[in-house]
Amino acid sequence: MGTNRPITVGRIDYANVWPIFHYAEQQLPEDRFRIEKRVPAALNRALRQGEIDITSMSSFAYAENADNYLLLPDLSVSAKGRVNSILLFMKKPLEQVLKGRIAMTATSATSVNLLKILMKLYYQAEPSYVTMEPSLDEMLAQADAALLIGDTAIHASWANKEKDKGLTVIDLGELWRNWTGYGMTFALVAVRKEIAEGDPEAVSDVLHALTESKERSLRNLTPLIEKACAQLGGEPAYWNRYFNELHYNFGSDEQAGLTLYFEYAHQLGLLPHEVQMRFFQDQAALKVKNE
Ligand SMILES: C=C(O[C@@H]1C=C(C(=O)O)C=C[C@H]1O)C(=O)O
Repeated sequence: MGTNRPITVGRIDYANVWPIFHYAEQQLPEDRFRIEKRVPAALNRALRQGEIDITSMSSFAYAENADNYLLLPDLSVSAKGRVNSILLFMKKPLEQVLKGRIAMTATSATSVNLLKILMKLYYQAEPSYVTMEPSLDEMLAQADAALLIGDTAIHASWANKEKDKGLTVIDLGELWRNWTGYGMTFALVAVRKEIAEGDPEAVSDVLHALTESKERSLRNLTPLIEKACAQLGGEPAYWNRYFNELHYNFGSDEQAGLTLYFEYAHQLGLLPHEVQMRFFQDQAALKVKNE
C-alpha cells in the first residue's frame, strides 16, 4: 500500500549528514519523495507536528517522542571522541563560566542537553542558560560562553583561530569521551510510526538510499571533501579529518553511549521518562532473505 501524497524526508542542513544524504537524493524519485533541508531543531519540531515523515534529527528529540517514532537502523551522526562541530566558546576562564551565563544555540536539542549534563554531573556547576540564534558575537555580547553546533560552529572555530579572538574552546564530544569512556550519538534518522505502518515500502526505499549513500561516501570521501571546500570553505585536510572523525553507523557501541546519555538526561529531569529505542523492521530485506 502506498500513500498518495509524497513522503517528506528531512535533511539536516549541515555537513555532518552529507555522507548519509549526498547520494541518496538522486535515488529517491521526485514524484514520491520530497526533501526538506532545515536545522535540527526545525526538523525535530516538524516531525513531532507530522509535517514531515522521516528525518535526520537530534537524538534527544527522538527520545522525547520515542513512542511515536521508529529508528532507521544503523544510521547516525556519532563521534568516538572529538566531534569538531559541537563547541563551547568561552570568553572568560572556565571557573567563571561555571558560575556565569551560557548562551546556547536555538538550532540544537542533543548538544544543549549534553552541555547541561556535563555542567551538572561532570563540573558540578549550575550556570544560567539563555537560548539564542546562532551568532557567536551576539551570543558573547550577552553571555560568558556560547554553544554552537554544525557548520556555524566550524566557521566560528576557524574565525577564532584566524582572527585571534582568543576564545577557549571545549569540544563536547571529546569531553564526554574523556569523562565516560563512551562515544556520543548526536543525530539519528527516525520515521513516524504511522508512516512506517502505512507505507513501509517507501520507508524501506529511504533506508536503502541512505545506507547506500553512507557506504559509497565512506568508500571515497573525495567528492564530499571537494564539495565542502567549494560550499563551506576551508582546506581539504580539514574536511578529510572531519568526515573521518564522525561515525555514521548505529551499532552496539554507539547505542551504549547514547543509552548512558539518555539515563543521565532522565536522572536530571531533562527527559521525563526512560527511553526504549525501537527500530523499523525492513520487510523488503526479510523478503529477499527468504526467497
Ligand atoms: C555533529 C553534529 O550533530 C548534530 C547535533 C544536533 C543537536 O545538537 O541537536 C542535531 C543534529 C546534528 O546536527 C553537529 O551539529 O555538528
